[in-house]
Amino acid sequence: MSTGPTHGGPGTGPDAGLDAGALRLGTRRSKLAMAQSEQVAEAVRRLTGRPVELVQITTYGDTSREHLAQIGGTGVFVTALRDALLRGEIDFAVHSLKDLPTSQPEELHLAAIPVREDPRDALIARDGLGFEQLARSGERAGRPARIGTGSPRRMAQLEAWARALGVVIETVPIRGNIDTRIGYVRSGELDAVVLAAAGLNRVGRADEVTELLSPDTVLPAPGQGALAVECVATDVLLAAQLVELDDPHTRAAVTAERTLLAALEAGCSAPVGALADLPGDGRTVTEMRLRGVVGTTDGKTLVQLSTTGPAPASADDRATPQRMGRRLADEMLAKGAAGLMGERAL
Ligand SMILES: NCc1[nH]cc(CCC(=O)O)c1CC(=O)O
Repeated sequence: MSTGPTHGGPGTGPDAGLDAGALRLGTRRSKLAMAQSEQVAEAVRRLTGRPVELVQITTYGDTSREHLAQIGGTGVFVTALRDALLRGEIDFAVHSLKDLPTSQPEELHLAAIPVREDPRDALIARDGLGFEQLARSGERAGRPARIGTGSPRRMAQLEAWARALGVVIETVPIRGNIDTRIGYVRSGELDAVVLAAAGLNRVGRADEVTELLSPDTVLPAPGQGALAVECVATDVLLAAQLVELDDPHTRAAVTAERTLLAALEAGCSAPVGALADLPGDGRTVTEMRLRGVVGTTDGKTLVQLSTTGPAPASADDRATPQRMGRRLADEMLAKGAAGLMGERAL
């Protein structure tokens, strides 16, 4: 066995009574975190033939009532899981990739980035409305549609979209889990909320979506829809098993997106959207496209650019997507992106 605190005897760790031979997967307690952890746990059981137990860990991001943008965003959901990994209380952890800070700690290893879910944002609006219908109906009623989102990135792009339509909307900062956010629309408190489609799909609430927002209009957060499976860097045996879950196309795409984000020196609460895609049938991928956006939350100014370049030469080729991310960041900075980065919600 590798170093690493893999199999504590019975009665150790936060959750006594685990199977002694089981791999311990640390997860946040939210419905979404549990759903995606269970999905990865099942894949690891199939791969390794070993039992996998979920170990629930509470993170600051789960308990704080502050707006994410005020907490400072970066890493609030992942720190507790990483601490548990480093203390040897768990063997691996599953994160939403978009919640991971762009700099990777040396002691930890991103062993797998599995096939990405739908990266798009989704609108859940009253009366089954799409964004344009909703925005125009608010305009007619003389009461701007109230759309809930705590994300400066979503605010900037929704406000810019409304401006392009020549209508006024009101974006309202909200927080909370998926059920809470959908509840704002159910109760009539808000006309709509915007959430990641991937999360809704994972918890079985995709039927609530009234419009999937095209990346041509609203670019998702870098890494949105992708998961990251992390273990300690010294656990090379486990890493060698987990890498089987890795999807090279997803890894290349999110590497480009996260390099762009890092090069723009943004935290996860900054209004940066990015999406890379590799057109092709999955075998003959030769080209990669990367789109990026940064804007002010009032939607008055957006810097929105795209670029194309070669697809990575192999699954291990990180340099190609990194170059692409840096190149697009440089072009966005040259167009004034830096001046838009300091802004936070509220
Ligand atoms: N910041 C919260 C968060 N982190 C990951 C997801 C789910 C989508 C994903 O896996 O990217 C969400 C919720 C949301 O943005 O609606």
